[in-house]
Amino acid sequence: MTIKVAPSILSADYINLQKDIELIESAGAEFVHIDVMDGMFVPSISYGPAWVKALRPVTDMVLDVHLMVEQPERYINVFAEAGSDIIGVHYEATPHIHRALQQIKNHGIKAEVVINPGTSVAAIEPVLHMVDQVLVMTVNPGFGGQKFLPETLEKIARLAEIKREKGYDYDIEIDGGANDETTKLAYEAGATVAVAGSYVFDKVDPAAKIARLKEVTSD
Ligand SMILES: O=C(CO)[C@@H](O)[C@H](O)COP(=O)(O)O
Ligand SMILES: [Fe+2]
Repeated sequence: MTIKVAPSILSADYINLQKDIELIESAGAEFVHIDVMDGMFVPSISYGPAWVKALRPVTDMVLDVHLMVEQPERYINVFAEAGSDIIGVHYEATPHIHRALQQIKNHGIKAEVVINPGTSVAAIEPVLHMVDQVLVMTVNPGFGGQKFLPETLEKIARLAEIKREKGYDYDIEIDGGANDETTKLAYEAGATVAVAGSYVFDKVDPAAKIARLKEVTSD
C-alpha cells in the first residue's frame, strides 16, 4: 500500500491549470485538493465553486474540497452542486459541526471533518462515526509553503487507534508542509492521504515528486 496523493492547486500555475491537472493525474495522483479561503476564517482569499465546476469535466481525480470559511453551511450546497466528491468543514468554523456534516452527506458525497493544530482529536470524537475522511491540519491553515508541525503526528496516531478500535473506515488526511520526510512520518503514524502543494508544484518535476511520495510510503 502507498499513501494517496492530493496535490493542492493553491501552488499550481493558474494560467495553465489544465496542464497541471493533466500532469498530476498522469503521474498517479488520486485526489486534487481545492483550498477555499474566505478572508475571514483564514486571512487569504482563494477561489469559489466556479473552480470546482470548471475542473469537474477535465479530470477523473477525486475533487477534495477544503472549506476554510466561517459558517461553511452557507456554502456546502453550491460546492456539492458544482461537482465536489469530498467536502471538508472545519470543526472551528461552526457551532454545528454535526449538522454541517449531515448536510454534506445529504448530497450523497463524502463528508470530512477538519481540525486545526490547536484542536484535539477528543473534540471531534462525537462525529467520527459519520465521516468518510478526517483532515489533520499539519500547519495553521491559510497559506501554502509552511513548515510541518511534528506535534500533529500524535493526533494522526490517535485517529488511527480509534479507527481500529471502533471499526471505522475513514481516511486520515494530512495537509501542510508535506514532503517526502514528513509524509513518511505521517504515513507511519496512520495517515492514508497526503495533501502536497509547494512540494509538488514549486519544483521542476511534479511527477517525480508524486512518485517520491509513493516510494517513501510503499510497504
Ligand atoms: O489548506 C492548506 C493551507 O491552508 C493547504 O492545502 C496548502 O495548500 C498546503 O500547502 P503546502 O504546505 O503543501 O505547500
Ligand atoms: Fe488544504
